[in-house]
Amino acid sequence: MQGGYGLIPDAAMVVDEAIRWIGPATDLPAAYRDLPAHALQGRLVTPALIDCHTHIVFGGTRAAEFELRLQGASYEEIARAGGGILSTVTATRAASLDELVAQALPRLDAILAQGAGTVEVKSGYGLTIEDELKLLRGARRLGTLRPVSIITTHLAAHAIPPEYKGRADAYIDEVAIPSLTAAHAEGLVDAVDAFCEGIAFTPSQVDRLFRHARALGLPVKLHAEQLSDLGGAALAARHNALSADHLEYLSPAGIAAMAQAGTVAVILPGAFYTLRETQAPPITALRAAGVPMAVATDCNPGSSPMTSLPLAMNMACTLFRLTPEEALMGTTAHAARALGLSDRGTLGIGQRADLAVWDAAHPAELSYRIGAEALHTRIIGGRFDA
Ligand SMILES: O=C(O)CC[C@@H]1NC(=O)NC1=O
Ligand SMILES: [Fe+3]
Repeated sequence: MQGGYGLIPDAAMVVDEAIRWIGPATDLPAAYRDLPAHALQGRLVTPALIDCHTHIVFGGTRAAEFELRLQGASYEEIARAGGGILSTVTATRAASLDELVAQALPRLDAILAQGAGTVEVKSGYGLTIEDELKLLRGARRLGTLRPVSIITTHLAAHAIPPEYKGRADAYIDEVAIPSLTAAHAEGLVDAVDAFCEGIAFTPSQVDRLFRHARALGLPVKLHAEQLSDLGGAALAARHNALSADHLEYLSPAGIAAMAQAGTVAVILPGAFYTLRETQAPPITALRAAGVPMAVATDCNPGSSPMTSLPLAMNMACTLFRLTPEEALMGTTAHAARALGLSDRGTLGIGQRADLAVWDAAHPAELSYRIGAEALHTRIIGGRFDA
C-alpha cells in the first residue's frame, strides 16, 4: 500500500531490514527473482501500525472507579477527591520494576497482536524522581522483550502528587525537572510530555519544564485542551512540539499555531468515549488547516483502558468523522511523525520493513470492523513475527 490508499494490486516487495523494492509482481526486477519468497496469498499489506500515545506501564486497576463513574461521579470529581490518576500512583509506587514490566507485557502484547510495530510509552504514574525513573526503565525493558520499537516519553508532569498538593510549582522544580535530567542522563527519554489542564499543570508550569527539555535537546509533546482550553496547543507549538494530544477544546488560534509549527494533532477517541465527552476535537478545521492527524489508543487505566489501534481507528471515524484513509494514515505515517520518526510509517524504499499483513480485502476494513482480529501476521525489521 503506497501513499494514502495508493494500493498496488498483486504487488511484490523485496525487504531485508528495510524495504528495497515494491511494485507490481510482474515488474519484479530479474536480480530479485531468485530470492526466497513468502507468498501472502494476495493479502493486504500496510506499514506496521504505530501507537504514538500510551501509558501502558502502571500498577493496579481502576475498575472500581469505572463503577463510580457509572453511578454519576465525574472524572474530575474523582481526581479532585484523590482518586483517578493518584490511585494508580499509589499502586505504581508500591510495585517493583519487575512487577510493572510483568503487568505491562499483556497490554503490549495486545497492542502488537492488533498490528503495531512501534509503541510509545509514557511515564507519569510514579511522580517521584525514583519512581519516574523506574517507569522509564520498565518501558525500555519492554523493548528488549518483544519484536517492537519502544519510544519513551517522560511525563512526570502528569499529576500533582498528594505530598505536593497546592504546590505544583515546587513539584515542577523538585521532581519533574530533576527526574527529567536524571532520566536523560541514563538514556531513558526520547521525548517530554505534560498534562496542561485545570486538574494538572498550568501553561507557565509546562513552559518551564519544556524550556528544560529543549535545553537537554529533547523534543516535546503535550496533553492539551482535553477538558478545557488553556492554550496548551499554542504553547506546544511555540516549542515546536512533535504533537499536541486530545484537543477536544482546541481553538482556531491553537489550530493555526499547530499548522504553522508542523505539530501533529493526536486524536484519542478512547478517552473521549470512556469519559462520555460531548465536545469532539475540531476535525474539520484541523483538516482544512492541513494539520496532520494521528490516532492512538491512549492506553491508560483511567480514561482509555483499550489496547486496539484498529478499534481506535473505528472510533475516530465513527465518533469524529475521520475517513478510513485518514485513520490509517493516523496510525502509520502521521503517528511516526508524532514521534519524530522518519524511518517508518510508509512503504517507501528505505523505510524499515515493519509490515502488517491483514485478512482484509481493503484498507477501509481496518477502520470499519469493530474490534475485529484482522491481523494475519507482522513482519518486524524484515523478520516474520514468531
Ligand atoms: O486517568 C488516568 O490514569 C490518566 C488519564 C489520562 N491522562 C491524561 O493526562 N489525560 C488522560 O485522559
Ligand atoms: Fe494520555
